[in-house]
Amino acid sequence: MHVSVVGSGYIGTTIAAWFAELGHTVTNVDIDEDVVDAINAGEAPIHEPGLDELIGDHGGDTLVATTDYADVRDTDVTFLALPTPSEADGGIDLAAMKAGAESLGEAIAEKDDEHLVVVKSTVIPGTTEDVVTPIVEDAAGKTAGEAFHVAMNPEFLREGFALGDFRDPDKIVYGAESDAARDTLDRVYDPLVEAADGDPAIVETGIKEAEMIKYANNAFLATKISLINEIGNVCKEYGVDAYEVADAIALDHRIDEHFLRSGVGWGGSCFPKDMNAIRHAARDRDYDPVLLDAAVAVNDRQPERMLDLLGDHADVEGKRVAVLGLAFKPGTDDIRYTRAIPIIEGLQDRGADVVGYDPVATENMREKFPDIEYADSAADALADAHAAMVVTDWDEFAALNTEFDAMADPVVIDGRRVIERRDGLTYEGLTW
Ligand SMILES: NC(=O)c1ccc[n+]([C@@H]2O[C@H](COP(=O)([O-])OP(=O)(O)OC[C@H]3O[C@@H](n4cnc5c(N)ncnc54)[C@H](O)[C@@H]3O)[C@@H](O)[C@H]2O)c1
Ligand SMILES: O=c1ccn([C@@H]2O[C@H](COP(=O)(O)OP(=O)(O)O[C@H]3O[C@H](CO)[C@@H](O)[C@H](O)[C@H]3O)[C@@H](O)[C@H]2O)c(=O)[nH]1
Repeated sequence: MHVSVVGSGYIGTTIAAWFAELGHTVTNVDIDEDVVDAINAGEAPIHEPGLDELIGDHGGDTLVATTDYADVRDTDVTFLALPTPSEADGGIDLAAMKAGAESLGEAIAEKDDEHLVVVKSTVIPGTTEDVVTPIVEDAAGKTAGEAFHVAMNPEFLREGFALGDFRDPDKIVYGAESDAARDTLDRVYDPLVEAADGDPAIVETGIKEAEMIKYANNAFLATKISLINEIGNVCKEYGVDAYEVADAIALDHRIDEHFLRSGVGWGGSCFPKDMNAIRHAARDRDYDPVLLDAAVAVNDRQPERMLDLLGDHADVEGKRVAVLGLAFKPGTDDIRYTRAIPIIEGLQDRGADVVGYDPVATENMREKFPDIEYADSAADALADAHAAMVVTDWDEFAALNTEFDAMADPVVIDGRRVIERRDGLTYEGLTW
């Protein structure tokens, strides 16, 4: 099958590479020429474990990137994997979706065969049918349900585990109103269902339901983390180890072990923006989402609690403080809404000289904070530091040992439970 993917970011590149690996011919459209050149040269434009190999195998061959939307005409189906970032009021900014829908419509205006337009991006219920479809119709001069079909197919992969998550999903959601759309999605996903280790459920549902399933999924997970963070904060006040508590409650199959790691909270390109969007959408219909608001409030407070713990042990004004971990989670160079941002800002407010270290996210963070120091290794960041704030649970931090001996004051505030308590270290865990 010939598949096109519009947008070559974290999602678009991953799914384009996987579709090629599954045997489809893939056209990947992006407006960024550097991204297009990288893919055609066989290089991944983002850091994602295993993606370099996959793009290396298919980039410039059965996976071809282009800035020219006209190339989608040769394809049977187009996945729109465009950004839907937060606006200032929390609603989603649909500028890229609208621009992409228009360019796609103009391209398929000159196509004779039927086409399937699939919204892959995370969008508020109603967006696919009320915003994207009319734009494609106008630009194509064609009617949805006749010359082209529409579907919504949300994506649930996690950054850092993107390739494994995409190949072996718990579920694949087809939001569609026509058999033609569902049949085309089947032809796209059949090779994946065959290759998957597990037995992914195919959820056939309406378009609005598919849009909402994505938000419900993320809202549930983000709220689950905020709940364990709230419990963890109470645990800390009573000298109780929140991780022992979490391990025990996880044995109840109704709770389960996943997303129960308390600490400095959730960041990333999805949970913060999706929580903002769904709360904004609720308010738009005069519903007050009190629990979702509370989950965000707990999350916003965790970095401040970490800075307060630091304040219990050190006055950092004019002192060097190491921030270990800049990415929002291990395995990615993505710094969108990383907890490292409020931690660095809080340290700067307290007059500290911040030195940041991350195995892969330094260059992205340098654009956000050009004036702080960046170290080439955790050891270099720790040398002569008066305190260290552990923000990301990279494995390499767990292996740190004698490196702490070079600190001016061995104060470690751990936001992710990666460092072992040990003699000689003034160690504080955020919730343990
Ligand atoms: N990042 C994730 O792990 C993840 C997971 C599930 C769902 N999603 C959703 O997928 C969508 C995309 O997210 P992302 O993280 O991949 O975004 P991203 O910002 O990483 O990438 C978006 C890409 O689109 C390109 N682009 C922008 N406007 C364009 C246009 N008009 N035409 C062609 N290309 C254009 C940009 O150059 C960029 O390469 C969002 O709705 C997001 O919520 C993301
Ligand atoms: O027990 C946990 C698990 C995660 N986190 C934090 O939560 C954030 C998000 O982590 P994760 O969900 O692993 O990464 P994402 O790549 O943001 O993936 C989420 O967001 C994606 C985009 O919508 C969805 O596709 C995924 O299903 C959903 O897990 C990170 O800051 C983690 O550090 C915790 O604090 N404790």
